[in-house]
Amino acid sequence: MDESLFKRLELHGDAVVQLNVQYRMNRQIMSLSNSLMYEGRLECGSERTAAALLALPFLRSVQSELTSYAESHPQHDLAWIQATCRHWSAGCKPSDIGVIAPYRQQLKSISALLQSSVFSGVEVNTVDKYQGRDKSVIVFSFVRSTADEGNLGELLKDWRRLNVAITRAKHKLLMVGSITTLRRYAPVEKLLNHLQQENMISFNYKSRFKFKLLRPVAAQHGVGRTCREPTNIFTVIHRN
Ligand SMILES: Nc1ncnc2c1ncn2[C@@H]1O[C@H](COP(=O)(O)OP(=O)(O)OP(=O)(O)O)[C@@H](O)[C@H]1O
Repeated sequence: MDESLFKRLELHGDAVVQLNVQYRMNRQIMSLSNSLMYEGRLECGSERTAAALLALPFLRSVQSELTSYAESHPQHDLAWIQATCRHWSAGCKPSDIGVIAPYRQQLKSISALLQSSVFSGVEVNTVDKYQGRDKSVIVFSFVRSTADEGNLGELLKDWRRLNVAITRAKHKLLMVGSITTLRRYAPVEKLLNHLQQENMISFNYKSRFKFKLLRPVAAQHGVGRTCREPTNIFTVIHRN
């Protein structure tokens, strides 16, 4: 029972056909899966899917808000997630937003932060619970931030699970994590290389108090404005 029927079928090449057409993600989000797993073979089933966008309150307002209270919020991933959900809830139905994390303890902490009625409908769940489902907007917390090289855990070493996590969003995907830790996981490192190459790392903060905006994401729209952003992927990384 450790091996799925599908895994057994994969041993016989002609018993398995790979489906390369998808109708969920827009082009930019699909590119992540293409670079991680599909080697460019995945295609959007229609131009409508490929070009689908969602106008949401601008992420810069999240950045400026966090800069102002970074000192009192040592758990930055949680602060980012809460601030992003609050701003984006104003631009879409909370039920269109999903928060994913690989670890249950993190999910508990996130759920506790999202108790207010403003967030009612935002779904917080594990990668596995999102299998087969999607949301317009996904916030993915990688969680792990550790200096201990011996204690990496298994969840983020799983290529298939990471692929599930990054393929749940239809229109917008925000990923938050520690680059120093994540580089130790082969699948996440491959994803990070793609994000870096394609300039998809939006905020890179090196210390608790300093934010560096690597990509001038629609800067002309200014702080706090609602606009039609050209960017569908935001990656926030920190270095502790
Ligand atoms: N022919 C289609 N036209 C428009 N949208 C479609 C079509 N087929 C599927 N979709 C949409 O694409 C998304 C994914 O579809 P589906 O759940 O069938 O994929 P899946 O293979 O089960 O995906 P996964 O295993 O990655 O969760 C859903 O949001 C679904 O509504």
